[in-house]
Amino acid sequence: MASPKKKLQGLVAATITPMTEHGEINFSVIGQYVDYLVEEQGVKNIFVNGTTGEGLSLSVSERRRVAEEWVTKGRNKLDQVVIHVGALSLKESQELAQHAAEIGADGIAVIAPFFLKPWNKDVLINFLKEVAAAAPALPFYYYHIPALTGVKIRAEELLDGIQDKIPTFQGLKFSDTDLLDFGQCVDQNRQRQFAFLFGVDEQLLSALVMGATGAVGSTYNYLGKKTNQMLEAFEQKDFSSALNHQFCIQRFINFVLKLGFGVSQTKAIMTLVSGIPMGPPRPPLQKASREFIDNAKAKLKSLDFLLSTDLKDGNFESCS
Ligand SMILES: CC(=O)N[C@@H]([C@@H](O)[C@H](O)[C@H](O)CO)[C@@H](O)CC(=O)C(=O)O
Repeated sequence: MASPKKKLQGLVAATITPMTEHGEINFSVIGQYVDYLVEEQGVKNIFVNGTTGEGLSLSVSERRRVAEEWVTKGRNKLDQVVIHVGALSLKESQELAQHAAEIGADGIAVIAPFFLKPWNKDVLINFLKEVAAAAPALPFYYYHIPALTGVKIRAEELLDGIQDKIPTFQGLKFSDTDLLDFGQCVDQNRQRQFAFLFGVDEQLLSALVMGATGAVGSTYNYLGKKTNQMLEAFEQKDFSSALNHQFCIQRFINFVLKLGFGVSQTKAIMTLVSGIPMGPPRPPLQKASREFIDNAKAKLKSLDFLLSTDLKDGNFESCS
């Protein structure tokens, strides 16, 4: 059975795929991006080519090159690089899984195929098993994101006996708000050393209470430092501080969700906060509007999430 050098835990940034204004991948900023995550945000694990990384909007050859660049630039800087290799085509998924192993990634993750969908647990497991078998030495994570895939098979059900079918199974990336399902995944697998990675950043504290061992998300690209403070407070059983941190993060996410928040907006916010150009998203997604960017910037400043002094004084909303 594959075993990672150490269990994947703590924050995992769902990386953005930087693009040029012409929509080509901008590989040139990935080294700088790695340094930013490690040095400015304290985030040392990444999840590449997932939802935030527009993995399903890239060609297979682009996905391979993006994975290679992150692994290369992350060497001796990042703890773990997990590559999302899910695809509608089993063959493509297997090719990407094999490639991830060849380039020295630390793990692979797979979403449920979402066009011709698996209709029950066994059918889904069979698909995942075929992908995992293409990289028999790599830890395997199931990426549960039912709102986007439309595959509503409960994670709790899927995990039941999964290691018998997929010996490399190492954990779950749970991007859903059903804390009953998430809690039962943890409760029913306590004796196993699985990683339980929560994927709804605005509700992470609740998932920590349920036993999450880490988190994968888009906001850890630019709110990693703040979220790490929440993890530390939780670790030290300072629940009141942890709650304050979560509320502060929620104020921002709630604000942008109401404006309309997705991958395009994540790219714009990351550009603003890090200064690294993330570029536009791939069609059919559209660039975030000027209005969104201005509003998000004002909110980030008011919460002290941006390095700026001009709005700090007398700001009752500040979270610092
Ligand atoms: C639907 C979605 O994009 N969810 C994000 C969250 O990080 C999300 O952006 C955040 O919780 C704000 O709602 C992650 O779960 C996605 C993710 O990890 C990925 O990019 O693979």
